[in-house]
Amino acid sequence: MHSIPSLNVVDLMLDAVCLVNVDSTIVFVSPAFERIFGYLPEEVVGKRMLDMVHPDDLAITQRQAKSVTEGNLQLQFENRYVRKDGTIAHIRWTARWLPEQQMRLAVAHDITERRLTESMQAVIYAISEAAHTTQNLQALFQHIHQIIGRLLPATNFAVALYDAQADALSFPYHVNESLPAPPPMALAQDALCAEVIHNGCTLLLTPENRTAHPPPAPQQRPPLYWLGVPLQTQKGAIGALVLQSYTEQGRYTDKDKDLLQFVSTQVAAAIERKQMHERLEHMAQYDQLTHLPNRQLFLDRLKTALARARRDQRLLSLLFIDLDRFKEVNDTLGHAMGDLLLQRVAQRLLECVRGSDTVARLGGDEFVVLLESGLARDHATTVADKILSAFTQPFDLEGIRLNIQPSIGVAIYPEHGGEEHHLLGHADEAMYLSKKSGGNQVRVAQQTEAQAL
Ligand SMILES: Nc1nc2c(ncn2[C@@H]2O[C@H](COP(=O)(O)OP(=O)(O)OP(=O)(O)O)[C@@H](O)[C@H]2O)c(=O)[nH]1
Repeated sequence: MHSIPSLNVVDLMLDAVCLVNVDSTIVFVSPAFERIFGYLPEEVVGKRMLDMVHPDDLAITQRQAKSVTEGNLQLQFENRYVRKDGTIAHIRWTARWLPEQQMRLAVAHDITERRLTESMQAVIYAISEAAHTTQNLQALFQHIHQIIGRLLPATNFAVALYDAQADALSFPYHVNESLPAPPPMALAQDALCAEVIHNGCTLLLTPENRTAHPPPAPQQRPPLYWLGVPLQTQKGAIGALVLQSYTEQGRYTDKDKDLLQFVSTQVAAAIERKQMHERLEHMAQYDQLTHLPNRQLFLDRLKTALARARRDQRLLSLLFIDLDRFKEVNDTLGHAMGDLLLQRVAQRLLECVRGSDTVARLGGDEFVVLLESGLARDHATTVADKILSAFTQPFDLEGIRLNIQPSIGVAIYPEHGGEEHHLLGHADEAMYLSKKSGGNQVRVAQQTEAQAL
């Protein structure tokens, strides 16, 4: 048999050996304790081990300690501690009770790195899931905020998006305890975001290095820590994630910087995917020239509005609007001017109705207005007259003043139909009659289907 030189095995172990009293007072810890928990043995002997436990894990740790004290061997217990520097250590314990010494003998194995890798994988997975499951960009931002909040302090969190073509920086998601969401601005106006987005580098401002960087956006209470990470995609940085902290407890370290940088690529991909999805959805539902709802979306809205009107026994009106002699504008001034006029018409129609009403473009020079708010039958004709009078003002097409008038047909639910195509057909017919009578006037459809309210 080899003779082993007198080695102090406990001192050489990478795991920390701990002896504690029944009341959790530390009697002995091996040197590895410092590597794992940050305290020198002499700093903790006589202190209570439980006082270092992460507050969220205290109750379960107390139960486990009691179980060990009752003589049960413990081989797999995991909990979290707050290290001397305030960071969190994840520990896996093996522990047993020493009846003769009336102490607990426990060995702490540091699993912080493994836990971090696991939670990073979970975060990456959660972000890619969110890109598929969330309804829209806002919901995605909210989800990303929650997910990042699991990794690091994220009380003050913002998503900044940068439109390079328009040089516009906007903050579509902005949660901050002391700073309201800034309005859209040129990138140069936010020096820190500009640095992050232009250089494509993560930036961490701390009380130690802040003088080397431009100050954050002016606010009543400047942050102690500012952490910004670019959202990199194949076409460059599309924006940045910005975290701010006003307290030392919420401080950010280089480790947090690395963490955020690691997840940011996934976040950028998720945002890009959602933006693309929203763009496609918009293209399918909105007219690309005027940005008004198109025929499909209008018919969907009309169907829903009819169901609501039926349930609440309310009136609903449709205004079918067709421009008179629009073709002449194309023929004399060109198609581009015709396009511009259609955009101006859309704008003017929107100005004639309430935000809750729908103005849609059915195609060509045909528009339709859905009025849900009117209780009285003459509400529709009042709005139609308002439109006629709005069109008495000429349109300004890049310096060219142009007069154009509409022909308007009105159909009302329930008296002109209870189904969307019926109602639309009657409004179209009424518009045709007003055009036949010379245009620039309003006609209400003939009463064809009397339906009691
Ligand atoms: N500039 C432009 N013109 C369009 C667009 N869509 C359709 N048009 C044109 O709009 C015109 C619509 O036709 P009409 O409604 O019969 O023309 P109109 O001169 O208004 O005739 P009335 O309604 O009888 O007064 C056609 O000349 C189409 O080519 C578009 O998106 N942009």
